[in-house]
Amino acid sequence: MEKYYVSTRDKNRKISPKKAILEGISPEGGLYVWDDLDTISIDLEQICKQSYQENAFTILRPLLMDFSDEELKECIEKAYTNSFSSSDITPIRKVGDIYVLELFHGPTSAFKDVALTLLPQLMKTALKSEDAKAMILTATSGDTGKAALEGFKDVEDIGICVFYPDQKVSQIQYRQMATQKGNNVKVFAVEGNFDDAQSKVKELFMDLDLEKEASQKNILLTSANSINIGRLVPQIVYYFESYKYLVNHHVIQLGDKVSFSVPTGNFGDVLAGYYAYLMGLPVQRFYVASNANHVLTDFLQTGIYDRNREFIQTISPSMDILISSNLERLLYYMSGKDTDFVNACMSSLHQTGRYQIPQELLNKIQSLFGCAYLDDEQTKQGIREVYNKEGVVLDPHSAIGYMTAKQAEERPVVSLATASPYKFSQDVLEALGTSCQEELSAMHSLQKICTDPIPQGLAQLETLPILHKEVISISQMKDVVKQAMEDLL
Ligand SMILES: N[C@@H](CCOP(=O)(O)O)C(=O)O
Repeated sequence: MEKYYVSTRDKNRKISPKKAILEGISPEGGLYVWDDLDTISIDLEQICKQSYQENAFTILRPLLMDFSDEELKECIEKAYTNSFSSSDITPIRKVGDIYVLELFHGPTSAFKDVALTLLPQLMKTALKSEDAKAMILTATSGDTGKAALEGFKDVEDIGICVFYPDQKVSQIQYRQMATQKGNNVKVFAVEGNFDDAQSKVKELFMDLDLEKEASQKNILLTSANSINIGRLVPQIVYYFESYKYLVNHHVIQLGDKVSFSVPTGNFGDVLAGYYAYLMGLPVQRFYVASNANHVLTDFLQTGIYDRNREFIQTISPSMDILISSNLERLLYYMSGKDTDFVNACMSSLHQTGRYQIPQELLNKIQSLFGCAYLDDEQTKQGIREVYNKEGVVLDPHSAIGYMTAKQAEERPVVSLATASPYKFSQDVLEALGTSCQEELSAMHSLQKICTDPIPQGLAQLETLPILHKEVISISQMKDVVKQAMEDLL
């Protein structure tokens, strides 16, 4: 079995997992993938008997081949001890006939915590073999930024710069990032949208001048976004965990198939599910749930990916994305690991903003992936409906996932709840018929109807000073990264 990851755009680019984690993306712009994923067969019976931490080890063991058993166990132990408010890490709640997988019980109340509590540990371990420092560049549409800041704050020999779209994240998401403490962090609002920030970050990873300056300082530039395999693979675990729940609660029998509904913008979360499927998880279908920026829905229905459209700011800002990075990895696997094909699609996307895949490939993708999208009005209606019928308050992203799950023909369906409703208090309250002008007081009003208390990390926002106020243009991003290398490392 091959021990190396390769690039989706260059098979000759072979790299160990540790190096892939430290590089983030491949120098020619491809994403790292592992060709032998479908030769792994995770023992489901064993999964159903083990704890979350044990399952994380079982699942990540074959994917992170150059980590020793001891290293991997230690990383997992450090990531998941006392950092989640639920001992299950990712508990399930039955809401109507849908199984809602709650991924927001970590330090920053979003699903990103599941991977961003572990990635810093993996990166620290990988750095030991390099004798270098790392600078992490992260683009965020709201959730990744805070989770990455929290995960990497004050980690020795690692600095982090986060770029979020100015005025295009929720008030709570903004406060979470703008109040971030830590002697190795920088946070910037950028003039533009998430796609602008993500594209620029990718460009910076390929910038030879920046690379030269970094390497003179013995610094590696890397990513905390799901383009980094170290960010992506920890998310595979919760798909197996939800299967464990369904078996252990006698909803299904071992071997039965399950469907998943996944709200997603960058395609990372649903791709982690597809990885679980390749590794032996019995899956009927994945439903890709989108908001008004339904570039993925259109792609899955027509085979045409076209980002040439209006960018819509929605009440589910974490999914306000038109360039879905991880789709590249799906195309790689589904096309039979055809790097020429991936290259052609990606260069067409770069040059014209669109590409089209052959009908045969579309049929193959459609046999596993369904899709739906909800605009803001439908999202609010969904939040209202779930609350009125089931007494459960969902955040806008999770409501999109839930309503998509309801439309699915199959049962059981696990719907991924990606963030706490408190992160979007104003919009959730408005959906429920109450308005509140101020986000922090909105959190308190929401508490009166939510069964869960306000998470500690959000409750403390009221008392924390704003530490990061800089608003920069996209073209200034390179300069601030250079400065951050000086200041932080
Ligand atoms: N939804 C994300 C956007 C970045 O996605 P990632 O999974 O690649 O980090 C966010 O909230 O920042």
